[in-house]
Amino acid sequence: MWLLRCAHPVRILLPLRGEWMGRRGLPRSLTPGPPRRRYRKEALPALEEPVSPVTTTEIRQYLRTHGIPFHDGHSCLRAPSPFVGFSDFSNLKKDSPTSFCLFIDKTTGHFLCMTSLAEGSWEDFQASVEGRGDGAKEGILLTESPEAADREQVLRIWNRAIPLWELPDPEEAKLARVMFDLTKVTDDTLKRFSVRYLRSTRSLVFPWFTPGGSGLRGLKLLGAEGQGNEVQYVETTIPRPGAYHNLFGLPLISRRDAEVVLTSRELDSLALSQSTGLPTLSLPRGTACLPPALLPYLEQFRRIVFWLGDDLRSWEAAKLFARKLNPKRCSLVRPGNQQPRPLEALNQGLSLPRILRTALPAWHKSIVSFRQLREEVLGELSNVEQAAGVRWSRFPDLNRLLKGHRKGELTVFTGPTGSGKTTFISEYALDLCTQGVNTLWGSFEISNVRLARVMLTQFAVTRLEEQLDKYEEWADRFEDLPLYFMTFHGQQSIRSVIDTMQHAVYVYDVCHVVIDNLQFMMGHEQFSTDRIAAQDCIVGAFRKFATDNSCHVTLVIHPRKEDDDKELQTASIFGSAKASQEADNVLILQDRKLVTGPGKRYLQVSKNRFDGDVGVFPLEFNKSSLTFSIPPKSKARLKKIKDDNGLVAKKSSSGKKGAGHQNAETCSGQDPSSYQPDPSP
Ligand SMILES: Nc1ncnc2c1ncn2[C@@H]1O[C@H](COP(=O)(O)OP(=O)(O)OP(=O)(O)O)[C@@H](O)[C@H]1O
Repeated sequence: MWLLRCAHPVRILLPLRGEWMGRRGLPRSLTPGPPRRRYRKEALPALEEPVSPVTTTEIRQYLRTHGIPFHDGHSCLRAPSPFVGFSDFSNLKKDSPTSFCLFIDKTTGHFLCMTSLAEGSWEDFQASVEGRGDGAKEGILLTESPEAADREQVLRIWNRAIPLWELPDPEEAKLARVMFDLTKVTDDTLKRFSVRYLRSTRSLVFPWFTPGGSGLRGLKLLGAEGQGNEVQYVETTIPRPGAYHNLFGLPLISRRDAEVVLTSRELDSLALSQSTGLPTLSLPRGTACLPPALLPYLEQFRRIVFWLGDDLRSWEAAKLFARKLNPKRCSLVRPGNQQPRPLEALNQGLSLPRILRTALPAWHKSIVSFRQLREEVLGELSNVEQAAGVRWSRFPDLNRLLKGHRKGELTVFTGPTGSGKTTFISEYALDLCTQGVNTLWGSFEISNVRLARVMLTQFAVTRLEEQLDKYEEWADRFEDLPLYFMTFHGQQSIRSVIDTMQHAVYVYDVCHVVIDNLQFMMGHEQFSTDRIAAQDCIVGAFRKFATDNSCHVTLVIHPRKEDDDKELQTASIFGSAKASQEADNVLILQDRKLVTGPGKRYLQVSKNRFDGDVGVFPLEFNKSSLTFSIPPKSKARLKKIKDDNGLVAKKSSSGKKGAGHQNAETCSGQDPSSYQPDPSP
């Protein structure tokens, strides 16, 4: 586990590399460019305890103390690089491109030298400045090149691919253009961006060049599959997504360019560049993430316009990315009917420069007027479905009650000891993660290996121990999920957990954090004598984190001791009422009285701030796949309940809000297992 060994402020385990998968060794390069050089991590002291994160002020102070000049940039500090032979900083030429080529991330302290391509953590940098035996100054740097197999494959594909306009069969060329909506994109544009076509897989091939444009670092293949009247695009990257950090279009950017438009797809960048002539780059993984390692490449721009897509998700992603880049220099194109994504706008004959002019500043002061909010409100109103969040694919009843999983909310989850809380919440989070919700797990009770084993089994929906020959295949797919684990185990201080979460939001664009469970943060509090006050304080910290970072936090809390024959209620959550007051959603795993058979549980939504629908639905445990699934016959058994005490149930056969209201019945204290399925089809 390389991140555990390096002197990093917070400890995060990369997605299943190293520890238990053990298939891949070193982490891959994190920025566009030629094979990276990384410090020998072995030369650095191993950390027993996480150290506190560095602040921009501390970085500045350190540089001043050591007489290193620097420029303050948007998201990085620029300094002369100690890795290109400068020792006397007083003689530096400020304008020379190589003299201030070290970029230090203001948030993490991570550095990248654009000239030597050395990179490392803040501690690595300090060690090298102080000559603390890491060998950097002597040039002992490890070269991490792309895996040989990847490199060969990249070259093989690239050499077999040909430019679209060189396809011998005009019909094939026409079909390819139609498939990818490229009928209005000219050969000249495709040529400038070096886009090719692979006939055998009918895919477009987008290259990832090294900064000088001399070498090929990777590729993205874009296939198009017809689904009825719709076309679905399928992306494949070499190297795999976690290591694919191509800012497509970078070789076309000149050092003097001060403005850029960021898109989420290569096709959009082609359309934008052709119609506006503006510099444009597309993000390697669309709206999924903006890895901080790309920030140095965006430092030169005084203005950055995000035009990521035509849906609310793109809008939300743009707002989050703008925070990393410094919102004051960012503007966002608002999605809407008259503002589709760039390629669509080109095909519809719209004026792309006009749409760009409507971009709204990303920066809001602390106090805003409705005038500044009106566009966002309109966005929510015209995308009601998306405003409700990401929908679960395995838990349709959760969708009916909660409507979806939204950023910035706090969900409190409770249930009796040993009832299957971890097992359920693992599948609930996995479901979202498979749909692109970047997830960070804080499992303090069970080890990450155990948790990952449960998750992998749920992911494969099969008993993997009996099919070990399939393990690699499933593990490969699982590895590509945007899933991260904190390496904490046992009691932790809330401060270090929140610091880790903050780091994960910045570095991995995490938008869902699962904490299992809160009791593990209470022991280290100074006022541990007052456990309830300690819990209130911790819940308050998670609430604030969720709101400030637009990140959903799911918090598992043990219930207070209650009679065995009593169902749990919102008030059964351990501690004062603070947890349920602060929570947007309260979920309870019920297994008392309600049990009608082995493995049967009920999930109760007892608070739903988004639209108020509460209710309960059955969960059936499948012991071999460790999943909870709803048996088809009981799908109609969803009940909507007014509150914990006065249960007013409404039968809902269609699952739509309002269905069956006339059937409302009072069933306070009634055993939900005695609810009858709605007989209507
Ligand atoms: N519905 C169920 N029926 C039977 N066994 C279950 C069910 N749900 C989970 N289990 C099994 O019970 C064990 C405990 O589950 P889990 O760790 O998820 O419970 P928990 O509520 O998180 O426990 P704790 O209160 O200790 O945190 C696991 O081995 C799991 O596979």
